[in-house]
Parts: sequence; C-alpha cells; structure tokens
Amino acid sequence: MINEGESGALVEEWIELANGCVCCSVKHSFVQALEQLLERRDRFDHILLETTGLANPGPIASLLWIDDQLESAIHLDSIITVVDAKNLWQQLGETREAEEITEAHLQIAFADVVILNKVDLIDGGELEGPYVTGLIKEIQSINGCAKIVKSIHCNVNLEDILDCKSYDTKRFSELYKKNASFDEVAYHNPKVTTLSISGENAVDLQKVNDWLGDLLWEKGVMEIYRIKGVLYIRNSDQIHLLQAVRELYEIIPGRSWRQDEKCANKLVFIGKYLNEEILLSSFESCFG
Ligand SMILES: Nc1nc2c(ncn2[C@@H]2O[C@H](COP(=O)(O)OP(=O)(O)OP(=O)(O)O)[C@@H](O)[C@H]2O)c(=O)[nH]1
Repeated sequence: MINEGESGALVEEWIELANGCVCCSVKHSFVQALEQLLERRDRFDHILLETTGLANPGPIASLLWIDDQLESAIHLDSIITVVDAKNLWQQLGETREAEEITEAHLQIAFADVVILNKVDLIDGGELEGPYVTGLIKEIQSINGCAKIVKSIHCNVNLEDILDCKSYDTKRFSELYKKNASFDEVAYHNPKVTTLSISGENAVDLQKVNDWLGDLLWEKGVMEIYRIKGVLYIRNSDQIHLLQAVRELYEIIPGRSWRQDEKCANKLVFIGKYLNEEILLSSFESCFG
C-alpha cells in the first residue's frame, strides 16, 4: 500500500504472499491478504491487482466473483487489459499451434476495459490513423463489449478505469440499448470472437439455468469465456441480467421493463469456436 506519509514522503506497506499462483496454490493467502487490507478500509478507495503479463485473467476474476456472491466487502469492478499498440499484431500472431490462442487473445477476451497504450508510436502519433483504427477493429472483433481507451504512457482518466461497475445491473441496460451491433458471424471460428444472439420469446428461468449448465459445464466444442446479457423471463416484469465468467454465472433481476421497451432476450458471448446456429437452437429450449 502506498500512502502519503506524515512528512509528505511515500510510505509503502507490503503484504507478502508465498510464490505461486493467486488463483491456485496461494489462493487462500491471497483472499486472506485482501481481508487484511479491508481492515484498513478507511485508507484506500480501490484495490488494483496487477497480474503478470502472461496471466489468464479468467480464474482470478472467478475467484473475486465468488466472494462477491458471498456478499464479501470486496467486489469485482472491472477487468482492465493494457494493450501495447506497437506490438499487438505480433502478440496476436504468436500462435504456437494452429488453433491455439495467445495470452493476448485471452486478456482481451476477459477485459471490461482495454487501454490501447503507446498510440504515440504508431500512425505518427495520430490518434485516428489507419493503424489505430485497424487495431481497434481487431480488439472489437475479439471482444465487442469492452470499452477501449487510447493512451500514451497509460495516462488515462481514472473514471475510465475505476468504479466502472462493469458487473452492475445498470450496465446491462446499456447493453440492451446497444442493439445487435455485434453482427460478426462466428461459425466454428477458431479465433476468439464476440457473437450475439437475440430472441423475443419469454424464457423460463429454470430452463435457462439448465441451458447454461450444459453450455458452461458440459464442455462441448465451444469455449465460452464470458457471457453478458439481458433475459426476458416469463411471469416476471423485471429485466434479468446474465453475467458469466468461465464456468461461473449469475442471473440477477434488475429494474422493471419500461413501457416503451420491447421485452426481449439479448446475449453476447465471447469465446472460441462460437457457433451461432448451436447457440440459437439450444437457446430455444429455454422458451417457457
Ligand atoms: N513511447 C511510449 N513509450 C511507452 C509508453 N508506455 C510505456 N512506454 C515505455 O515502454 C517501455 C516498456 O514499458 P512497458 O511496455 O510498459 O513494459 P512494462 O509494463 O514495464 O512491462 P510488463 O509489466 O512486463 O508488461 C518503457 O521504457 C516505458 O517508458 C507509451 O505510451 N509510449
């Protein structure tokens, strides 16, 4: 923890963890360290957890998300990925075997916010140049839900990355309004892509749970990293919000549907081998 000391000097406090992975071998002490931090809740506003550049953010996100379900005082606000604009194409191309995806793909796939850094080093520093635009298109094709912020030396407005409430129910109304803008058809696509499906029929909550169980737990061909969506649940006047990170998901009732809104389901998937036909036809099993 870094604070202004009494004389204006910086004071650093460390909570040391044994070597290991926070989502596996030192999971317990990681959670304990977070709890210890909470005892000093008055001395900080946010916890930023920086993983190594090679980490897969999925398991850590799941770990913090479970705590959220247990009503822990800590909640996951957003997953932020810093992308090196100068080297992204090369990093995405670092595919070791034909259909293997890179850490760069995974880190973008799980992100709620992508900071596209080092934009001064491309397009002669012009922020709207063709190289920057191409990179943004590529990032959006991997993850059509993330907010993208361009930066130099990661100099960003804090409100772009803190307190984004990416897992908050209010964010989903935006998703609903966004309308089907993720129209890339991913048919057996071996790359990580975003795909959205929608449907107007009301669905049965229990059937949706069964469907998600099959989709996320019974490993089929598709590898689904994240799902965000709104559900039109039968016999309910509330918008239900679906959020999934890897095998974990939750469905939360949000505000009531407004009169001027057309009740409908809209789900956005981020993953590998996403198959629109399978998703659409299997989702039909949820109709109530
Ligand atoms: N021109 C320019 N240089 C940058 C920018 N951001 C970082 N650098 C420089 O790039 C070099 C490497 O820094 P980073 O790419 O941030 O690497 P890092 O975060 O230290 O390394 P990892 O944590 O392993 O990813 C340093 O000399 C930084 O000063 C930027 O936006 N523009």
